[in-house]
Amino acid sequence: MTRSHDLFTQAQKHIPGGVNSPVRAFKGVGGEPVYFVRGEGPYLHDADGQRYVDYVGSWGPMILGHSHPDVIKAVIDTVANGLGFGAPTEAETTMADRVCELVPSMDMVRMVNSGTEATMSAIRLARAFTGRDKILKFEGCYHGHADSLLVKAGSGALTLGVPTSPGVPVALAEHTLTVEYNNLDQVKEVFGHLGGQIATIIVEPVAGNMNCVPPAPGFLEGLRAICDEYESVLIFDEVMTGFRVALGGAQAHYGVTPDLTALGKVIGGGMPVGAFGGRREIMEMLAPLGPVYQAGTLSGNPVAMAAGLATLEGISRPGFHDELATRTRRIAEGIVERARAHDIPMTCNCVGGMFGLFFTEAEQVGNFYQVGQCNLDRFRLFFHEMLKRGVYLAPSAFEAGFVSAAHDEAAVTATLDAAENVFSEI
Ligand SMILES: Cc1ncc(COP(=O)(O)O)c(C=O)c1O
Ligand SMILES: NCC(=O)CCC(=O)O
Repeated sequence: MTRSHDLFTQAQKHIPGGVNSPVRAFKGVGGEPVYFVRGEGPYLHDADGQRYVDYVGSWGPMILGHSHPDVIKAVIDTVANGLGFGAPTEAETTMADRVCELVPSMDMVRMVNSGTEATMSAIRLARAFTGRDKILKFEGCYHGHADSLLVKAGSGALTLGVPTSPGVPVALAEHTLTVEYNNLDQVKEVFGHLGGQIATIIVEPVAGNMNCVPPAPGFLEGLRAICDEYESVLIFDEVMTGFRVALGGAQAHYGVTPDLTALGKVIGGGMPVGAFGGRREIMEMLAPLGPVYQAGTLSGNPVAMAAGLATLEGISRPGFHDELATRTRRIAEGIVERARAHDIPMTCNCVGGMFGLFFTEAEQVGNFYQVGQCNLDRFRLFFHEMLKRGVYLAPSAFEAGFVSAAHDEAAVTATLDAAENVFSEI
């Protein structure tokens, strides 16, 4: 009996499933969630006094590590002046300038409160701009929980076995076309039939919600070319990859330019923030300039802007992303090496500060089908054994892992030692 167990029991009385987001519920690995009370650098501390090296990073935002002093100070300084005014503040302009500077495909940007709002609004805009209703997404990609996007979705929807959620009107789901990630031929085929009706292709430029699956060479370039040919809008959902796989996001890393970009996670530094933006002629369709409605009581909240700006400042140091990528690779490849040394077949994918671990004999994992072919039972066992040894991985085989700049030598060594210990015992 632990404090976490007691807290989870109490939580289930008035919170569905005891959690405010399904991915926290440990359904994908069994057992009960850990309740945390404090985060510090690469570590989380739970309600029972245990410390863990954290590879969830609040599902992505904590790229500088937990409780980074500059971020905390920015928040405290801002809070002293009030929590928000429902009127513009200078910090929003500073944020917009900064984002458009870091992500050159974005001429204009609007702040929202979550990644879901960002993708939902970007799609509305793409539909309005093209005058078309259909959208194309990829199986296993997750773009938040807006109705149009909860079709063959990844992340918690996949973990819980409801990739297409009940409650999404059939008439709406019909407009969402889904094809296999990294399969350009399927995209071409669908466009061959329906190209003139497709408003947008929305894609995670590195898939991070079916574990971590990078784009195959030429895939993103191919999507760009198809969108150009059919005059559809290309949306990169960089909620996860933005500011993480490179300072300019996946679009900078792979050198492919979308029309619209959705952002979240890192841009809020741990506060509830999202953003979407892109080509001026599309963005100028937004109210109050244009007819496409989109709004938010708390959008651009000054405290959230302060946390986000401090985080963007922290990651703008030259060399930041190269160091993060090197560290990420060392951790993921270090785990794989240790597994193989004990004859446990395993492979990994790494892009920037994102990684995926796969228990499989395959050399490469490049799409949703291949992720599903991995040994999920072994992942569950590995997850719990690592947890016992003080390493907190995402509680699902369908989620990417995140490394922060705070994952120092001690945290890396503790992780690799724990993995060695687990593989020598399972
Ligand atoms: C790629 C991607 N898009 C959109 C979302 C939705 O963001 P949020 O959970 O902030 O609504 C997420 C994560 O949840 C994501 O990983
Ligand atoms: N990959 C999953 C997420 O990024 C979101 C977390 C959540 O839905 O709580």
